[in-house]
Amino acid sequence: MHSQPHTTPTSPVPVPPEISGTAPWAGSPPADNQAASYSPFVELGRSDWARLAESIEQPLNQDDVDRLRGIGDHLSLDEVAQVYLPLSRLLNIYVENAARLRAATNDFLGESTRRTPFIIGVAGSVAVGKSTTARVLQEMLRRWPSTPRVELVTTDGFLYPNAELRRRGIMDRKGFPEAYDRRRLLRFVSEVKSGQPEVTAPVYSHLKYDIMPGEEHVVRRPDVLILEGLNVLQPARVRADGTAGLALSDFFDFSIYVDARQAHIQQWYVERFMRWRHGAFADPEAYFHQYSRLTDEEAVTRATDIWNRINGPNLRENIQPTRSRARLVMSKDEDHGVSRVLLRKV
Ligand SMILES: Nc1ncnc2c1ncn2[C@@H]1O[C@H](COP(=O)(O)OP(=O)(O)O)[C@@H](O)[C@H]1O
Ligand SMILES: CC(C)(COP(=O)(O)O)[C@@H](O)C(=O)NCCC(=O)O
Repeated sequence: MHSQPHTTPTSPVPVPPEISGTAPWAGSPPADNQAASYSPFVELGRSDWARLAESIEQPLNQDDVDRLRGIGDHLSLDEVAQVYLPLSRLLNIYVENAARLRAATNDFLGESTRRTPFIIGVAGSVAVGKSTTARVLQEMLRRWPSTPRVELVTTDGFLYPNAELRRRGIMDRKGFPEAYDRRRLLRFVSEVKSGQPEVTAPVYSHLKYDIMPGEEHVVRRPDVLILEGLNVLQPARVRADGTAGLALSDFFDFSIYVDARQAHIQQWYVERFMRWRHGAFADPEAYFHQYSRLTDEEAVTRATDIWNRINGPNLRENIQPTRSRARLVMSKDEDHGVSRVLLRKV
């Protein structure tokens, strides 16, 4: 299982100079020479990573990829084959080994507990591509014989409803840790992990910009649960008596942080906002319907303002500091292509 120490996000694992030179690791210089020579991550450049795919049969065709695309996505078959296919194989290795370890432990203890869902957390900024990554992985993992049932849940369903956010005076903090019903989220994940037959998650609508009353996502003991959200790698909260509670990642079997330079993510956020203006926002029922009438220039200003006030600060203050807790970090370039992968060795 996930054996990362639950240190505070201000004490990241030491990262050597060879991977601290680019933006993702800037700001966390090694503390001393000994730390400088050690990294818990093995780093693979794109071509080395892609080479791992050579012996694996590609389970998706271009039609499958087209179905997976979000509005205006440029996800290519090459990207799927070279990046996501090896990732799905790696996950498959972890799934099968977790099952073996569980069976051996049961034998040792003389117990006969059944297999429980393998949980994968997918973290990263708003607009970095978490849901695209999670959807591709869901489709790919479904095609491995050991994991036909893969559920995908996003943590936005655990945001407090707008009425509650207003009551707390945090309507402009959507996505910040305090905007989530953390206890409910922890309960959800622990119930799934413990193999409960039916666990429900609330549902968030981007169109309504709110939780949908009466709607729920029912999870019935899947082989794999992918939990995607900004804050899935947040450390446990420290209680008043100094002890730490549980973190979501205590229930994860694997975690992925989708990473990119802030300037690129901001650009993707603004571009997605511009597309939504003619898509989701054009619906008269949409919370942001008034945005569909903005000129291009006004829309860029509006999206940039939301980024600068909410999503940018949340990335810097809460999300990015959790990156070093991930089992695997995918670094994306300006065109969304993954240029390197960091995999935790320990
Ligand atoms: N691999 C990819 N290739 C091309 N475009 C992508 C890729 N991943 C994400 N995008 C685009 O980037 C934007 C943000 O992606 P999305 O998955 O919605 O992010 P998040 O779930 O992190 O908010 C979307 O417009 C999406 O179409
Ligand atoms: C709903 C979100 C908080 C994302 O939540 P997540 O699924 O990662 O838990 C985010 O997309 C959002 O709406 N942020 C608020 C600022 C904005 O409108 O972009």
